[in-house]
Amino acid sequence: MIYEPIPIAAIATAPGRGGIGVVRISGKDLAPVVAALFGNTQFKPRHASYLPFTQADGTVIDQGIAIYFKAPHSYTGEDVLELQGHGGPVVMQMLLSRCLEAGKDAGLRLAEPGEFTQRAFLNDKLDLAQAEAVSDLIEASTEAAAKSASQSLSGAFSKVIHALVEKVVHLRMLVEATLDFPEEEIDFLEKSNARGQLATIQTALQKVFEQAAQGALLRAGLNVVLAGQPNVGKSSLLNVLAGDDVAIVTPIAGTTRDKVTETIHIEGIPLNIIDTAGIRHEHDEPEAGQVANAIDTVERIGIERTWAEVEKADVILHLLDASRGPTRADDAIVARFPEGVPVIRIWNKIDLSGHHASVDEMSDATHIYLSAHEHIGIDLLRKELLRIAGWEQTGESLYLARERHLIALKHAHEHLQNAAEYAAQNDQSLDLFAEELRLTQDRLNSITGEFTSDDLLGVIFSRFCIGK
Ligand SMILES: Nc1nc2c(c(=O)[nH]1)N(C=O)[C@@H](CNc1ccc(C(=O)N[C@@H](CCC(=O)O)C(=O)O)cc1)CN2
Ligand SMILES: Nc1nc2c(ncn2[C@@H]2O[C@H](COP(=O)(O)OP(=O)(O)OP(=O)(O)O)[C@@H](O)[C@H]2O)c(=O)[nH]1
Ligand SMILES: [K+]
Repeated sequence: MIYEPIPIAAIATAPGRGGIGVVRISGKDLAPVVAALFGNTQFKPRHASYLPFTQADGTVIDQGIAIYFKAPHSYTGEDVLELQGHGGPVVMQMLLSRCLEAGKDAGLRLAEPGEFTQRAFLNDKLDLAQAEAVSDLIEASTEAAAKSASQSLSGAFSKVIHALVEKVVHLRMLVEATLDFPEEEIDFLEKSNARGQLATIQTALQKVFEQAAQGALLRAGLNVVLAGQPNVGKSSLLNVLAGDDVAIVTPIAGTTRDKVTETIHIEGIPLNIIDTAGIRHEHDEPEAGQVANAIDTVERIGIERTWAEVEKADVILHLLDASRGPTRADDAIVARFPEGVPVIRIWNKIDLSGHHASVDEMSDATHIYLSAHEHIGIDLLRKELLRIAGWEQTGESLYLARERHLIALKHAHEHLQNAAEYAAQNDQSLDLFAEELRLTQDRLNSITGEFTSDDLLGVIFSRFCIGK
């Protein structure tokens, strides 16, 4: 990645009003910018100086605090100047504009999203997994997610990755040395216990993967889609899960026309619960006590959207009315569910049907009997959702991993698997064994960002918020 040493500036605090707001500037050498802003004021590095921030003509914008960090002892590893003022959007904007004007000759420009952290990465202040953790910490929506992002930021995740890489490197050295002495190849695997070393690495990798996969759940959560015929109680179930009246509930079939999404948390795992329009066809029999009304355009579009949501679901909650029992229309609905997506079949309205709240593992799906309206059996559903998500409370520290990390770990696992196969062959394909180890190392290194492509770096940092 090309590192342009052009100075950058941005408002580092959240948009809107706050007690304090911060404008941050970073550059290889900020002396000219500081001089333009504050004349010949001398700043002692990392000390708070209380002073007026002024326009070019001397009018005061704000009275604030300036902190100057001298390269390389700063967040970015460059010179950093922080102007901490009163956190009003207008003051902050004026302060930022003033900085950009003062730094014009030095080439000062507005920072791109993630650019401060990108510089921290390029200056080796943070590795890639840590840089990603900065963004994940800011985005964390639960305490559990924040805790594991903070773990990764402190370098705990990178450390276990480095430890794995070291083990791989050690084994590689043994193998490569042997490759130079072909006559010794034959008993290399025996003498060095290469298979044992490989098995140790595989076990360690597996453990990291499990911790990372659990952490990934905290970050991404699951899309849970409520689907079923009209009036079975989908909106009622969303409301009870959300603990709030987010969707409209009426006895009129076809009330929900568009999707309603609400993010809830169960044990720190974010679940996006999506209520959808009830699915029906023109020729479905009308419900008891209701006339068969035609499907209007709005409802038809709503039902199309339901299917679009079902396609994107991580888990489908198929709702049925326990007091009515299964219907042929439900068979048609089930037939259209995408393959491989877990379905929980929920029999709602047990207060009417007389069933007890229960969970039933059946061959087709897990069936849960509950009542959304009476709040009976809801905890059974929460537990089942956690089980499907794969959430296990081990009490171990987790790393707030991203999909990218999981994929790299999976690939590393596959290369180790291949290496093990070569090791098991009697013809001792040592060079192939060595190559698989090299590939394993590359995959692991991509997590912390050694030899990562510019394209990937660009994508990762562009998803940060502004000023970070
Ligand atoms: N005001 C302020 N608060 C902030 C930040 C900031 O940039 N400014 N941060 C930013 O997002 C986070 C803190 N991160 C930081 C990381 C490193 C250094 C730093 O000066 N590092 C030096 C010195 C280390 C030391 O003294 O031990 C270095 O790495 O050499 C500063 C902030 C959160 N709070
Ligand atoms: N007795 C009883 N009634 C319920 C229960 N859950 C929902 N209802 C009632 O069933 C009716 C329909 O509920 P909704 O939650 O709007 O159903 P829906 O599946 O979202 O309906 P559509 O918008 O038509 O798709 C309302 O009158 C609810 O009060 C339940 O557990 N027991
Ligand atoms: K509804």
